[in-house]
Amino acid sequence: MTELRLTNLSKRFGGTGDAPAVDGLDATVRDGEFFVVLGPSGCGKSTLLRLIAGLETVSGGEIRCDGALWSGAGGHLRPEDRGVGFVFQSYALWPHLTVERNVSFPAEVAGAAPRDWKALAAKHLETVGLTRFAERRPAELSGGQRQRVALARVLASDARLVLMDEPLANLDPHLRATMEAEFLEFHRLSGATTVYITHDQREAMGMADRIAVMMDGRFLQVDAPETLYWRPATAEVARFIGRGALLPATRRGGRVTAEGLGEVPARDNPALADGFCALFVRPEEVRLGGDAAEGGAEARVVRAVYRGGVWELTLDLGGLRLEAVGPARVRVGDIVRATVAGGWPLPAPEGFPMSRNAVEDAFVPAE
Ligand SMILES: Nc1ncnc2c1ncn2[C@@H]1O[C@H](COP(=O)(O)OP(=O)(O)OP(=O)(O)O)[C@@H](O)[C@H]1O
Repeated sequence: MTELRLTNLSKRFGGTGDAPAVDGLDATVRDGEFFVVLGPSGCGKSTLLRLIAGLETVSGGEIRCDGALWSGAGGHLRPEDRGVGFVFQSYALWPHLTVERNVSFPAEVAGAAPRDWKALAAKHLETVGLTRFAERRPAELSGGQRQRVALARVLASDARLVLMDEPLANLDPHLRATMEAEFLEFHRLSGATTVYITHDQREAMGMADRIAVMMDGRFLQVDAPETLYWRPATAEVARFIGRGALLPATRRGGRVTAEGLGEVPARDNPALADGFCALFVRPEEVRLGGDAAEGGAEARVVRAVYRGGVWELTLDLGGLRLEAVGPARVRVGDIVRATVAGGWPLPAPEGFPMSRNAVEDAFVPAE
């Protein structure tokens, strides 16, 4: 059992005028969970991981593992006493040691007999498919192979809590996809509670049991990937995850009317009060084609990008900007029929809509 509990956790570097790097975080990472912290550069992800590892002291709040205090006003457990495994973007392998000894080194240091640590290394190198590389040095391996050595080392250390800091960031896209599967297999095998940080939402969506969306040192929402995608808590989270559009709308008794579109079959958001709101529409909720009887309207294509199998579109529907996705070839300037066939009403963010026709409120995340 390894449950990690963060309570009002804060870390402030430098003077009191500086914004905290971690700012009053509350979260529980459940036993055996693959917990992904997703956020933009500088939001405090690495600092959070270093706090959990014990490499930084906390400025406020507490970290507890299975109830035992790791960091807080009551004390600071040394990193080496936390029994945590690490996998970093930079591999962090010992360059002068062979692959075998990189894997077995923690066991050697712990005093295991050579026969035992050799067997341990052999077992885990086999698990990650590197048996024939045992005598090589890290410099003689590819990036993916080096990450496998790091995984084998964590398996050999039998850590119950594993911290991973953007471990796939240095790998090319093809290898990343393969390694994602290997990391999940590693997680299944080890059963270790894992905290994995990334700024890559595709990676987060594909790997996480739950994702914490982190911004400015805080968690905005902690939920399963599907929940974050279809039921973001705020417009800020909605904007951060995937593509979509925010339309000015009104909710009354569970029914949602979007300005210029009439009533829309939106999913009900029980957390939302009646009144003015922002209707969040994913590309998959914009139906293309059909006829006037189905309630659609004519829209002009203002952006069309082929994504292999599908076209990613931005549409202008009577002044409303919508994000859509379609299977057939389309060109900028084409007129298509579009129907808003769903949506998720959210509290209107401050200053929303930015303009009367909401054109600025559609968004495509940077890639
Ligand atoms: N040792 C330090 N001294 C002072 N400020 C620091 C220190 N480490 C981090 N910071 C600051 O804390 C904030 C969060 O940094 P952190 O490295 O945790 O972000 P991050 O989300 O991991 O970013 P990235 O994805 O770019 O690595 C930043 O403003 C950073 O400048």
